[in-house]
Amino acid sequence: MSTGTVPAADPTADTGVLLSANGLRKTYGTTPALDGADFAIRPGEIVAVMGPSGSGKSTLLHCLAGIVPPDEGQVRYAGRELSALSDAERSALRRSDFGFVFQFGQLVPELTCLENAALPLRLAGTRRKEAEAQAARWLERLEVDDVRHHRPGQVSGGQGQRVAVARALAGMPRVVFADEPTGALDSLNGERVMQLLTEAARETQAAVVLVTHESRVAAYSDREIVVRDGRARDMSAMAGAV
Ligand SMILES: Nc1ncnc2c1ncn2[C@@H]1O[C@H](COP(=O)(O)OP(=O)(O)OP(=O)(O)O)[C@@H](O)[C@H]1O
Repeated sequence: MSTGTVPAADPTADTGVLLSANGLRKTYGTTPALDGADFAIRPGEIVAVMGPSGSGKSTLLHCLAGIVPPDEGQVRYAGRELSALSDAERSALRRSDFGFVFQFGQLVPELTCLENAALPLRLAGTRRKEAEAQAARWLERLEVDDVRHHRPGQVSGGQGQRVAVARALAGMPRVVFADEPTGALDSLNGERVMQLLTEAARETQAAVVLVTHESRVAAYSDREIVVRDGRARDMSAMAGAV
């Protein structure tokens, strides 16, 4: 997809790294939410961000996605430092290159499931017919094609979350940010959503940053970053260092 107003760049520069954090720190008032995060994510990698409640996982995800600016440190995506972009450029980048799945779907209640799944494509300028045709393929893939004309209020939690995953993937993002994507689902539905999300991400070579406190969900990842008291540790790097 086009990167909107952001100049095109080789997504992995020459380092093989798609997204990286260096010395990230963020404080809300006197609460240190993030107190040091350094790691790199490659294209197609599925990385679980784990840790107890309040440890800083969501803050880390929001900094990585350019939603929240860190107080210190840098986030680099495809060779570009996010803080060097204007707000409009960061928004364009989020629309073109990133997909999002949150705990409670956050679908637009007035739109049908099909219109919801097509929304990122429509916002990126794709014509309705083409956007909905692509979205319909993702709804089929996520096994919720039968509710395409329903509104979010008329579907189950599991169906709504699959629609949210279809919406995140329909724009062919290079990174999917998923914050507790199965947190509101029973274990069977949660497992299925994780299977479908990770299969689709592997196929499209999208990287996934998956915030979860459940090891059953983290088991779908390639590696884990553990956040404790705002400090993020890359467990695979530590294992390699031993
Ligand atoms: N917008 C905000 N304003 C003030 N404090 C915040 C804000 N967002 C997060 N915090 C605080 O920062 C710390 C880290 O929060 P964060 O939501 O990142 O943790 P988390 O690991 O994702 O938690 P959970 O698993 O419960 O969702 C917490 O102490 C939280 O209260």
